[in-house]
Amino acid sequence: MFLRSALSLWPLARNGTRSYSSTGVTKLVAVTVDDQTGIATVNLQRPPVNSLNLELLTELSSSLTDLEKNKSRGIILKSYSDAVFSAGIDILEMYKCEEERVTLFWSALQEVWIKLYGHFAPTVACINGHAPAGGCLLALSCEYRVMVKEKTIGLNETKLGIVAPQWFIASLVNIIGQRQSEVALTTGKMFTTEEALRIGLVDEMAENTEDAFSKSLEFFKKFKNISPFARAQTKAFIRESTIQALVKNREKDLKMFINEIRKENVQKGLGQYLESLKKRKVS
Ligand SMILES: CC/C=C\C/C=C\C/C=C\C/C=C/C(=O)SCCNC(=O)CCNC(=O)[C@H](O)C(C)(C)COP(=O)(O)OP(=O)(O)OC[C@H]1O[C@@H](n2cnc3c(N)ncnc32)[C@H](O)[C@@H]1OP(=O)(O)O
Repeated sequence: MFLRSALSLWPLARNGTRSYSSTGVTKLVAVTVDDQTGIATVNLQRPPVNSLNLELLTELSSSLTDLEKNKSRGIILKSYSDAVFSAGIDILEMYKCEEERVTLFWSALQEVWIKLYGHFAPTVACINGHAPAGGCLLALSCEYRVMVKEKTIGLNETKLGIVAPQWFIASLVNIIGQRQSEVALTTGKMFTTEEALRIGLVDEMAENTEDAFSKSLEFFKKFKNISPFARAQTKAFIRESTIQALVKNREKDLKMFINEIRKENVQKGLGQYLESLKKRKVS
C-alpha cells in the first residue's frame, strides 16, 4: 500500500521502470525507479570520467531531494562507464577558478554529501570503475559498497598536494577506522578492489558491472523484515554527529577550501597534476 502510494508520485511508467530527471531533461544524472521494488538507480553520466563539476553536483543534489520527497525505497549509485565510477572533483573547478563559481561548486559538493550521507532510505554504491578522491567520497557516503574487481579506490588528495577536508576523513574513518585511515590518507593510498575488500573499505567484490548491480540489489533484501522507520531512525542516529560537524561549519569549511586552493603552491601542483593526467594512461 505504502509502496503504491509513494510510487504514484513518480512520472509515467515505462517497461517496469520510471525514468526521471529533476529538470525534465536527463543530462548528467539519470534516475530510473523500478516499478516493482521502488528502488532508484542513480546513474552518473558525465563523460569521459564523471569528474564532479558544478552542473553534475547540482543535478545530483536535486535528484536526491526528489528521491527523499518521493520516498524511494533505496538508491543504487553507479556510473554509466565500466571504466570509471567517478574521477573525483573536476580539477578545473579548483584550478584557476573564479570565486563565485568555486563558492557555488563547493557548496554543491557539501550539499550532495549531506543529502547522500543522511538519506533516509538504504543506499548502495555500485562501484563499477575507478573511484579516486571525490569519487571515493560518494561511495563512502553510501551504506554499502559493491566494487568490480581490478579497479581502484581511495582518498588520494595528498598525492595532489591538497588536504582532504574533515568530512572526507570522517567518512573514511567511520568505515575503516582511525589507524587504517591515517595510513591511507597520509600516503594518498589508492586501494585495488581486492585490498579494499580486505580492509572493509568495500563490502563485496563483483566480476563486472552486471554482477555488481545484482549484488547491490541483494543488499536491500536485508531489510525485508525490518521496519523502515526503525531502520532510517537508527541510521540517522549513527550518522548525526558526522553530518552535524559539517552542517554547523559549512561557511568555515568553504573559506578553508577557497583559501587552500588559492595558495600559489597548490595552484602550481594542480596545474602539474592536470598535465600529468593528460600524458598518462591507466590500463
Ligand atoms: C585545510 C583543508 C581544507 C580544505 C581542503 C582543500 C582542498 C581539498 C579539496 C578537495 C579534495 C579533492 C578531491 C578530489 O576529488 S581531487 C580529484 C582527484 N582525482 C584524481 O586524482 C583522479 C585523476 N584521474 C585519474 O586517475 C584517471 O583519469 C582515472 C583513473 C580516473 C581514469 O583513467 P582513464 O585512463 O580511464 O582516463 P584518463 O585518460 O586518465 O582521463 C580522461 C580525461 O579525463 C581527464 N581527467 C581525469 N580525471 C580528471 C579530473 N579529476 N578532473 C579533470 N579532468 C580529469 C584526463 O585529463 C583526460 O583528459 P584528456 O587528456 O583531455 O582526454
